[in-house]
Amino acid sequence: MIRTPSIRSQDDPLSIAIRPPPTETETDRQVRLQQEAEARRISEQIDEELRIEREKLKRSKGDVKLLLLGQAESGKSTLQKQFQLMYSPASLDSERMSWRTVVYFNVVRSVKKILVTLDAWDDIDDGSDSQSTLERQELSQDDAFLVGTSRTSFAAPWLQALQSPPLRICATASCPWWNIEPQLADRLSGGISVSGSGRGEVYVRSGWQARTIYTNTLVDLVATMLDQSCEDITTLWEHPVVRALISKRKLKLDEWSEFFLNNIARISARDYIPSTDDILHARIQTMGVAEHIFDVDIHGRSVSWHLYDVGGARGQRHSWVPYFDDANAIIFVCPISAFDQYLEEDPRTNRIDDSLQLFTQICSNQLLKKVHLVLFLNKTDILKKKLERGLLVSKYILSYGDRLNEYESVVQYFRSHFLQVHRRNNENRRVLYTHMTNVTDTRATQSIIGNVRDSIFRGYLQSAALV
Ligand SMILES: Nc1nc2c(ncn2[C@@H]2O[C@H](COP(=O)(O)OP(=O)(O)OP(=O)(O)O)[C@@H](O)[C@H]2O)c(=O)[nH]1
Ligand SMILES: [Mg+2]
Repeated sequence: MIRTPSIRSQDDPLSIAIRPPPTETETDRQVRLQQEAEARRISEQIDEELRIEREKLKRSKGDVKLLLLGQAESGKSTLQKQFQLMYSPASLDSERMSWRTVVYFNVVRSVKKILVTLDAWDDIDDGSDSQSTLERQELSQDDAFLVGTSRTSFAAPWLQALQSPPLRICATASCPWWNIEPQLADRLSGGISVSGSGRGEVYVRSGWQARTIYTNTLVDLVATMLDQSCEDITTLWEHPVVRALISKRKLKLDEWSEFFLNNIARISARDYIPSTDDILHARIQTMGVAEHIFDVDIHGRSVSWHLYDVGGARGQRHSWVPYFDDANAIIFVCPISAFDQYLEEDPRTNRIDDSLQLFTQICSNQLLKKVHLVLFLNKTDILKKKLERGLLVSKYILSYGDRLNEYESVVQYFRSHFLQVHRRNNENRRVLYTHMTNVTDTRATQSIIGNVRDSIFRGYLQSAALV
């Protein structure tokens, strides 16, 4: 019987090398042929996968890639939600219920912070003027029920005296108020904790919504607890002592606490469904990089936009770099209201300083030299409120000197610093588009997104024409 090598010709050196031995039996031959057929199948499968990958890459080369960069809490994820609301509202709707857990977490954490601060109040040297002494007496007589919890004791003697009558703000003995916060945090993060994240922040990876969309015993328990404690929380939130501590800056709540506590009656209703405004105010930290894809129609043409929402804390910034290579545009978000705040990760660094340093790194990065650059000076609403309350910029930013402590003047001052950083790192003469924003304001933000989309798209078409 003539045996032909099954793959290549007789003269091919490779064929000679892999030629079956002359002693090959019929059984051996069958096994060999089977193995060769299997090898061919795998090889063809790999070729097909490579072809699909190449196709995908070719197609995605025509997509717009937009990075949202900036420090933690600057408003990147909120801006991403505005894009989602504009270009994929159904997807925001489908994850609406998963935001309930985040809102509950934000509320529980805010109430706990108030209680802890009240507890420590006696230890705080607040100059104890006669008004605050009076307020303390008022609180101890009228609102004893509010401050009690199932915690074994309070450090402050004036609060220790208040542990009876029964403690209404704590829902049940089996699930005390104090333990709920870490449990909700665990549910949201899926048990992942990030070292050096300060204040026990909760980080979530992209896709976390799937884990929290369905209600469970814990979420039900919190809903019951809020339902039962709604009046107490309102009384606590509106109490003159709490107001006084806030205005004297002895009680520093998270920025979003006010929004949720002002809406506590609606949020504690048993049939609560988060509104779009609630979702925009809900706070949870991004871990790594989350990609969101939208089809954007522009001038009768549909283009896929890939939005990359990154974690802004210092420990997260290393994960940005792989996305620099083929980015078309960056929106850099700076919370311009943060002149009196310091980084969680490094309490010695002023947050405006950190933003400027970060912006310098972005402007000078060689991989990003040709990228379309947009700057959002964000949280202008919070800046206005701080200035109205009389907070002095020059107390925190010494170089501000004796300039007017007014909105326009402050904005222009910070803006000029960003423009200067950009000018110093602008060999390519690219334009920097700047917007003053409050990205929780849907109408204003969507109009800005429209402008940004047009300018990015113009640049994109120009570069596509050059390729
Ligand atoms: N009032 C007000 N709140 C804002 C504004 N922008 C963002 N926020 C709130 O600030 C908080 C933080 O915003 P995020 O969008 O989560 O911040 P981020 O930049 O994604 O933060 P990381 O994921 O940690 O990097 C949220 O509670 C937002 O609702 C704004 O312009 N005004
Ligand atoms: Mg985020």
